[in-house]
Amino acid sequence: MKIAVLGAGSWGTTLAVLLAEKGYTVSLWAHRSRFARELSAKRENSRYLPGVRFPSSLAVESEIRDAVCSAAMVVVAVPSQAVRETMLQLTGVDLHGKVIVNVAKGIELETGKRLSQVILEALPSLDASQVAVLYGPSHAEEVSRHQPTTVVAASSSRATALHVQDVFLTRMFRVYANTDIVGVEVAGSVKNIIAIAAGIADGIGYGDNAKAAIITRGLAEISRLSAAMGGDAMTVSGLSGIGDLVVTCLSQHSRNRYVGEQIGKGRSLEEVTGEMSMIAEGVLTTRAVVRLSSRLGVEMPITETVHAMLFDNKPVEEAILDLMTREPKEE
Ligand SMILES: NC(=O)c1ccc[n+]([C@@H]2O[C@H](COP(=O)([O-])OP(=O)(O)OC[C@H]3O[C@@H](n4cnc5c(N)ncnc54)[C@H](O)[C@@H]3O)[C@@H](O)[C@H]2O)c1
Ligand SMILES: O=P(O)(O)OC[C@H](O)CO
Repeated sequence: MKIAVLGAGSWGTTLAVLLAEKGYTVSLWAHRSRFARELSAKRENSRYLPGVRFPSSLAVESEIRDAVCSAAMVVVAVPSQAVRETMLQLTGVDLHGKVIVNVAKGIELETGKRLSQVILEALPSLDASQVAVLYGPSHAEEVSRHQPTTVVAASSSRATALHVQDVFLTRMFRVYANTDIVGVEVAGSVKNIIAIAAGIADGIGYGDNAKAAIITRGLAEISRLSAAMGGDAMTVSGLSGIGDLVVTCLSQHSRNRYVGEQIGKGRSLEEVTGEMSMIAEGVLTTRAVVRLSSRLGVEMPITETVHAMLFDNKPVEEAILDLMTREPKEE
């Protein structure tokens, strides 16, 4: 079977290597042709995933349609806000029988839509049963070094979720199947906002009590939004919910936690993101989710506080005091 992986950042490259090592023929598409040539020549992604060699069954492509046309599965690993424009480049390609697996985590800023909705909208010839997501606590730095990792393959079609599970499963990459694609996408996207909050707490120098509070009350926000969007209440206690929330709030690898940490130390958002080469999805997801939650009437105080600190220049300590001194509530 041939698999196309769209997006040659750290996650796309990691999954392309995993699938090639498993024996599939993989085409890894990089959207800049100069970068594609560099990857091809070096047989390594020294910019996003240094030290991981490409197996011989992995080819690098600079033409997206060439990568996709003969593939049975297409893995979407571009930044979330680029998913629509990437999918639109496939207009006219015969997608019959192909399965699209999105691994980008986020909510589209302009529309407030989940990424599987964006994919179906951009490519109307697809049926919902052809679309899946692969989410969960999975930093590229660890997966690429064959460290034990668990994720969830979700699709509204059980058969598709099981197929994706089968394709990605390895001895060190354990994949669970789930049919609640809504809950998985909401949890896996909103956790990045909560991770920014956790990083802010680290940057200020707060301790474990604050971190536990952010994770627990953050999960409550994820649960409320997910329920309002039609997700299953059980999903938040799974890998895409508490699992990914914990890893992102605690990990030294997390780009979202890092952004928060730098904000907590008093730096500006522009300064921090301007010097990063990798994407921190939580920044734009914060904007998208504040709009979405206000439209749906869902209370998300941590998310709103992160928004105020990132985009309204609210001083960090004042924002946290306001969060802590809201009217008392029942749990
Ligand atoms: N890195 C991880 O450990 C990890 C794990 C799980 C999920 N993810 C998710 O995967 C997605 C990709 O993350 P990543 O870590 O690979 O990012 P990255 O920052 O390492 O790389 C992003 C890649 O996207 C490319 N890109 C930028 N703009 C583009 C555009 N308009 N069209 C096409 N490609 C474009 C960049 O050139 C780069 O190759 C994100 O949504 C992230 O949340 C990442
Ligand atoms: O490095 P982050 O914060 O983008 O997190 C990456 C993955 O989503 C972790 O599962």
